[in-house]
Parts: sequence; structure tokens; C-alpha cells
Amino acid sequence: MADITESPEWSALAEHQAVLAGRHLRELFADDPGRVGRMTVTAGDLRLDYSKHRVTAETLRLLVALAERAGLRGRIEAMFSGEHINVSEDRAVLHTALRLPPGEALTVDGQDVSADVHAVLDRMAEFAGRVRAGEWTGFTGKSITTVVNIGIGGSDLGPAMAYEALHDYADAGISCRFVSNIDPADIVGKLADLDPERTLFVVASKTFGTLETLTNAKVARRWLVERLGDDKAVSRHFVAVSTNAERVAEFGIDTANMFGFWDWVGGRYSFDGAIGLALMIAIGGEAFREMLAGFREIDEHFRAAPFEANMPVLMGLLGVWYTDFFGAQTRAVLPYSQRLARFPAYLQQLTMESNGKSVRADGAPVVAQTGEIFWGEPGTNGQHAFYQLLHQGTRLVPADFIGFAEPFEEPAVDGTAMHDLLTANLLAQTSALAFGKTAEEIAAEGTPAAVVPHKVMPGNRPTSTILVRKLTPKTLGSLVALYEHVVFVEGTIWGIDSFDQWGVELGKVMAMDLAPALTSDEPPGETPDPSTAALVRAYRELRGRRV
Ligand SMILES: O=P(O)(O)OC[C@H]1O[C@](O)(CO)[C@@H](O)[C@@H]1O
Repeated sequence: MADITESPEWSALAEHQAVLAGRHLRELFADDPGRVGRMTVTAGDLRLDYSKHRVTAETLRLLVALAERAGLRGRIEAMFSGEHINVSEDRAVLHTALRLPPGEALTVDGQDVSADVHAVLDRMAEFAGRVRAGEWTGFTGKSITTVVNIGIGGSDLGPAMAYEALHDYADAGISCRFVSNIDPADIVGKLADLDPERTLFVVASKTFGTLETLTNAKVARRWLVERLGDDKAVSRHFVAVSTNAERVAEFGIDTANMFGFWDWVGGRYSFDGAIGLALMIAIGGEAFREMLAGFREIDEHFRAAPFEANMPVLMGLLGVWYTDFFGAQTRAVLPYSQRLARFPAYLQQLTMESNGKSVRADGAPVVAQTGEIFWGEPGTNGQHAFYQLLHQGTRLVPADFIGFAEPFEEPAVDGTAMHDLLTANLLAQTSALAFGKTAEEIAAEGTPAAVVPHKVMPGNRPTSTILVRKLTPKTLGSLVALYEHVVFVEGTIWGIDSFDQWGVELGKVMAMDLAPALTSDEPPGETPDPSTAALVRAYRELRGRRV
């Protein structure tokens, strides 16, 4: 199969970039007064202004042509209809089915997927409702006040990010904690002040074979049994979310208290299904369904909107534009909302585990650069840390700014609402990044000549601004679906399988091989390599073990 980089559309973009690279956003704005209107799109509750990107109408035409060449329209349909587009694992990719409205049928591989999804959602809502109402009690008859989700990767980042984003909607007096790391500091710290009688553990693992999760779950079980003095307490304090009933039963959790999902849901695409159980217990079934409606709104937009007005398509194509034609390595995601503090970390798994690939779906090496490096911090904290590099560094770092009009808190100082100051910062940053400040402007302010070059703000640094009325379950769902589909668009252009993650396996296996060498009394060997063997010896020595 010919690589996309050999297509005339790719060459046309490369030629176009050579011209556009010399143009400044100041000129692009001056030349095109209608630019902002044309480069603003809405999708449900999300509004995207992408006018501060280094693109013209011609760039967009060429990028859309590239998407057509990559067969994006057909790929979108293939995903939504359940074709096995995860080729290396021979699986359908159907996270979009997790938010199908009740009654909308979808049969895949002979299975009524929609009915399965709603059966699980109904069970989750029923269980969450009982916990929230204090009807599901712990072993000693007390109601649950804390849910501890034990999981890692997609079985942690999604619900943890969403809980932090939506904790204002937690209206039943139940809070959540998330334990993921195999560093004992995580679980020991999270259990320290908990009341075992009022704690429910959700052990979340798609495979139920993940070292970190099973280890933490065993520690939690021992902690609980020691404190409640009876093994039988486990069934009232542990529930599971998994695709693997056998392993759940082996662990000792009653499968009647297990909430399932399917191999066609990737871990990093799963918190809108059963992996969201802890979140649902906190915010309730109704708010959870509002979140699903937000996901669905973007799914429908992605499936139906013309590419020129399709938010995930445009954002995905812009990602390809900077990655492959400007040599950008990273994309910053800068939510101007403290509640979205974990959003960049969540996106790191979603995007980088999906698109960090160097072979195409057909096994041939990729030619293009793939896999943007996502990173970020909430504004305004980032401004006082790394924005210096964004403004004046030598690297091009495209950035997504995300802001909300309505705050949850309204303190004002000196007559100005704090939230307005927050938003003013967001807007100021995107404007400064785009338009900068010239040497002439700086000199005209009386700046000494020697200092002028240090103060020059080059501008021409591209940003997207996503503006939303308020952070709600629905708008959070929409934001997540937006980025899920951005990943899909980029993966399609690059021709890769965005739904496997073979690259994480080797390290897991090697860790299991190395653990005995760290703990044993036998003399350490020379494996797996001289450097690592020396580090094993050094560790054992520092640990006071035989070397
Ligand atoms: O849900 P599980 O099976 O415990 O896996 C946790 C995470 O581990 C990974 O497989 C990567 O190691 C992720 O894809 C996944 O989200």
C-alpha cells in the first residue's frame, strides 16, 4: 500500500507550507478580515476558534483533500459500524456504542451491542443509586461515604480526571479516591484516614491481570479484613469492573458485583462505560447519562458534519499540519479551569498510547512523524512556569486553550470577578502568542536598545481556543469525545492502528522477571544487560541485601 506521504495531496501541502512558513499571523489576519468568522466552528456546546493557526483557506482545502485521500469518511463509518479496525488485535472499536441512546440498535459480530451496553448502564445506575441512598451498606451496616477506585491507565485516568472535573456534582455526600501506582505511597496514603466500615473499593481492570491493580487490591483487601475482622466483609466492600469474570472470581470478588464491558472498548476509551462506576456513584446515574449525551453530541457531529466544519476533523488535521509539515513535536493543552487539572494527563494516555506508533496498520514502517506529545497544566499556573518557552523559545508548540464562561465560585477582588481575570489571562495569552510585539513597538516604549531583542515577542505561535459556557457532565463528555476523535483523525491520516498498545508489554514482562533478582538472597546474575545488572546489585546493596 502506498504511503500517504507519497500522495499528491501530501506534496501539495509540503509546497504550500514552504510558502506559508514565511508568513506571519499578523499578515494572515490583515489579508483576510472574514477570517475569524470562517474559522470559528461549533459542535454542540463547544465553540472552537482556530483563526490563530498558521493556515489559510487554501491550507484547509489541502488538508481536507488529504483527509479524503486517507479515506477518512469511510474509516469513520467503519469505526461506528463495528468493523474490526483494530487490526493487530482483530477487534471492533466501539467506544461510541457506550453512548448510544437507548433504543438505537447496533448489531456487531452477531451481538446486540446496544442492548448489552444499556443492560450494564442500568445495573450500574441501580447499584450506584443504592450506594447513594445508603441502601447498599458495608459489612457492619453503615452507609458508604468513600469510594476508592483501584485501577491504572485507562482504568484510572478517565474516572480520576472526570471526578476531579465534576466533583461539584457529587451530591450524595460520597467522595472518591483513586489508587493507581504500585508505589506503596499511593495506597498507604489514600487508606490512612479512611473508615473501613464506610469504604467501598471498585477494582477496575479491563484484563484483571494488571500487576499494579491486583497488588493494590490485595493490600486494600488485607487492610479491610484486618480492620473488620472477617473475610466475609469483602463481598460488601469490593466490587469489580472488568471484561474478565473468571479472574474477578479468582480474586474473590462475587461476580454478581461485577460490572462488565467488552474487548471492543479500549482501556483509554472506557470511562463512559463501567469503568466510570466510581464517578457514577459520586454524581449519580442521571448526571452520568448527561455526560453520555455530551459524548454523543460530538459523535453525531463527527459522523455527519462536512470536514470543513467538523471540529475533531479540523483539530486532527491541524495536528498533522504542525507535526508533519512544521516539525512540531508537542501540543500543549492548557485548560483554564482548576477542575481540569488532570485533563492533560488523561489526554496523554488517550493520544500517546493511541498514536505513538512507528508502523502502519499493515505492518510497514511509517514515513511520516506520528504521535504528538501532549502535555500541559491548568492556566494560569503554566503561565508562571513554561509559557516563557511558548512565547520566546526556539520550538514551535501549538497549544489548545480551553476556557469556560461560567464559574462555580464568584469571589471578586477590587470589583473584578476572579473568573474574569482567569479568562482575561487566557485571551491575553492566545493574542500575545499569535501577534507578539515587535522590536519597533518595544523600542517606542523607551526600552534601552540592548534590551530590545530580549523583549521581542515573535508571535506567530498557533493556538486553538475552545470556549464553553460551563463545565458540566455534558460538556465534559463533549470535550473528551472531541479529543477521542482527534486521535482517530490523526491515526487515520498516518495509517496506523490507534487502538492497540503493544509497546507497553515488554517492560511489564521484564519487571516480573527482575522482581525476584531484587528480592532474592541468591547472588544477583548478569541479566538482562550489564548496566541493569549493576543497578540491581547497587539497589540490593542500598537495600541491605546480599550482593
Ligand atoms: O484495565 P487494565 O487491563 O488493568 O489495564 C490498564 C492499562 O494498562 C494498559 O494496558 C497499558 O499498560 C492500558 O492500555 C490500560 O488502560
